[in-house]
Amino acid sequence: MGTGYAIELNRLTKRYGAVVGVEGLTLNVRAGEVFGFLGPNGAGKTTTLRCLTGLLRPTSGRALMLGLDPIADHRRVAPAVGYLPGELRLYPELTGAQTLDLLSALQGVPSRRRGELCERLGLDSVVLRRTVGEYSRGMKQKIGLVQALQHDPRLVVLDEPTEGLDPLVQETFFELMREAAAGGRTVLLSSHVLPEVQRACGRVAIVRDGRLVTVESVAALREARARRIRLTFGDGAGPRPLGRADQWSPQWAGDRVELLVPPSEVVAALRGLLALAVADVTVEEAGLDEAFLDLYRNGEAGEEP
Ligand SMILES: Nc1ncnc2c1ncn2[C@@H]1O[C@H](COP(=O)(O)OP(=O)(O)OP(=O)(O)O)[C@@H](O)[C@H]1O
Repeated sequence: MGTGYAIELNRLTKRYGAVVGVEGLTLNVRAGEVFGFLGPNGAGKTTTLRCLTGLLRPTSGRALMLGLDPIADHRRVAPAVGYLPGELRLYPELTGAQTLDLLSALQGVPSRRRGELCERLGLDSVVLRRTVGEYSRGMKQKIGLVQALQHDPRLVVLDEPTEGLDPLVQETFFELMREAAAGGRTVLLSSHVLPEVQRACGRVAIVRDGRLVTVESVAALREARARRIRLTFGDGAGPRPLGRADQWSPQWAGDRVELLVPPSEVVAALRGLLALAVADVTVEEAGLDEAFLDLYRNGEAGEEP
């Protein structure tokens, strides 16, 4: 493999006519990482994963899996990679078992883990004998997960893997991710759902409008979280000027106000605010989701070199 990277995206660009799918995306995922790929709808996640898995040809740049080109080296890639597409299309007339057999043939290696995975995900033999056309959305998604993992691949690429799964099955999914990490497998997990990335991943890339906004460890993102300052004036009067603190978009409700302030600015902000006639103040860490929402909206981190 040479570089030790399980995934290498180098200036990956995919345009659909005038529409940008992804633009100049450069990103490396180390072997053994469980890596999150997070972004709002239309950010370019699925496009990236399709280029990576060889379903789409990039307009320019390149995407390598395990050091291999997914199109040119397809025969070598297939046995080593598992892929769960975002929009799973299955043949409705095949049974669950036949579907897994068909996909296994394309993988070209034995499905050593199929039995165990079906059992853990609640796909029993009765279900597997039914045709996929009769399956619920969650059942189809379970088939998608089993096929992505059945050959115990070194690299697993998952596009919105928990879509349609009930909470109990989601727990099993996270267990499978923990086991994959413990077993040294590499996972790329695309999602627009923050908690799922937060639970499963060590590092996360955030994409927006087809571009990379930032790559961070989940731990660092937690630390960079804004602080929420709440002030009560207690005089019944409404909004009033807060000086420098007005730059942080204060949200007023009567004589109370809430501000989200970057951690490095909190002390200075409080100094200014407490000079006002304040009756009460609280400071707390904003949720991790707010840290992400901030990046979704502003992408300030992306402006850094
Ligand atoms: N086949 C296509 N033809 C034209 N435009 C496309 C096509 N597929 C994707 N796009 C466009 O590329 C951009 C990125 O879409 P993509 O599906 O990769 O985003 P995403 O991050 O996976 O979104 P979501 O979370 O909604 O699935 C969007 O503007 C989308 O409209």
